[in-house]
Amino acid sequence: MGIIDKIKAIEEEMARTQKNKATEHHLGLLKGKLARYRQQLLADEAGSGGGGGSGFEVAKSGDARVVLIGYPSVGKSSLLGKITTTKSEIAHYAFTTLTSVPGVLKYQGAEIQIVDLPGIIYGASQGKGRGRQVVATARTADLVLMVLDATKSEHQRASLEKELENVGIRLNKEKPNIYYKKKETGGVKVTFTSPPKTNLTEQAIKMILRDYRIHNAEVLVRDDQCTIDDFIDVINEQHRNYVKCLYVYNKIDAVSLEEVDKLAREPNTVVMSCEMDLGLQDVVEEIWYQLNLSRVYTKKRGVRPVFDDPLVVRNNSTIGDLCHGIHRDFKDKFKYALVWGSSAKHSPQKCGLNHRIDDEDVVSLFAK
Ligand SMILES: Nc1nc2c(ncn2[C@@H]2O[C@H](COP(=O)(O)OP(=O)(O)OP(=O)(O)O)[C@@H](O)[C@H]2O)c(=O)[nH]1
Repeated sequence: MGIIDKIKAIEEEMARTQKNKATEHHLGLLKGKLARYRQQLLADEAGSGGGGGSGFEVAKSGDARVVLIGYPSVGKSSLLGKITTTKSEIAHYAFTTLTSVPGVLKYQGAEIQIVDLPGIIYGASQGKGRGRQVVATARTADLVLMVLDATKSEHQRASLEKELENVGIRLNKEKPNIYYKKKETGGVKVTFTSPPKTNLTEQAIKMILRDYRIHNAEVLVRDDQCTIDDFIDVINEQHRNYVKCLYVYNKIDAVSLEEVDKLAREPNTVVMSCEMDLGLQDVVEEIWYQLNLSRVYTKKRGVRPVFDDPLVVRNNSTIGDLCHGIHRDFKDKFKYALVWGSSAKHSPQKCGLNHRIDDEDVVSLFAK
């Protein structure tokens, strides 16, 4: 039986099985198997561009990557046209095999790369065609922008979410708070910091590990809300990505005010109309907010800081990250930094590599 058939068989069995106390462990086991087969299906994705690595630590010029996901004709091209410069000047992305047209959104001195993944995400989890590349690309995103058509049913959103869920992309979710380590010997040791309030029992954990042929491991569940699904995610950690998602409803000009109001109240959601030029600024601001980037202005000795060309780094970055962003080897030459701004105790503060910088700090770096 091919993997696709195996997946189908498990999905069918899951659909047939009634959900109750007596079956929850069996369902958990099936979910574990399903996760494994889905992974196999996507196994050669690593070599197909995008890579799925950490993507962006401190990217070259502070770029972040946003991927647009949506069904055809929801208005992705229109949105790209409105908020980006049409073509990327930077060609350091590896999606040449995709027909996506990356654009650059210039905002607050940052260059944010926006990649349109044409409506081919659909079917990716079934291993269809270029879907895998799309998935690999989506994995490297700092933010997923799900573009939805306000005039269409909620089905679009649910189906895209499910598609991403199936390939291991978790939207707006924290990593489960479970410590897990494979061991050489000693059997499986499971500890809960407080009794689980969900279906995640010691028995379930052991059963799933056995199915994965893992016979020695230490598991510490630190959150009583963790479920079997969370545990499966933890043991498949290399294939999971926790990505923020912003839901953007386009074409609000074509629905009633009540409907717009209802959509706009959903979490992580912005409403807009490309055609009427409504809400586009909100989309840009929300992208910026969700990316949670910091701007750092560099300053040479005796000269005013350069305020029009900040280095953009992830929020909570250190001077070390900043150095790495400037050049791979810069850290080795680093002597000290002078920092002005809200992260500094006094202005300027002399700091080392581990100092955490705030948004809009001014930094002078001194080399040996
Ligand atoms: N009523 C309305 N129509 C819109 C709006 N934005 C886009 N459209 C229309 O929706 C259609 C699709 O827009 P595109 O921007 O091409 O959509 P897309 O998602 O890029 O489509 P694909 O290229 O097929 O993936 C076009 O006919 C647009 O005129 C809007 O805000 N309101």
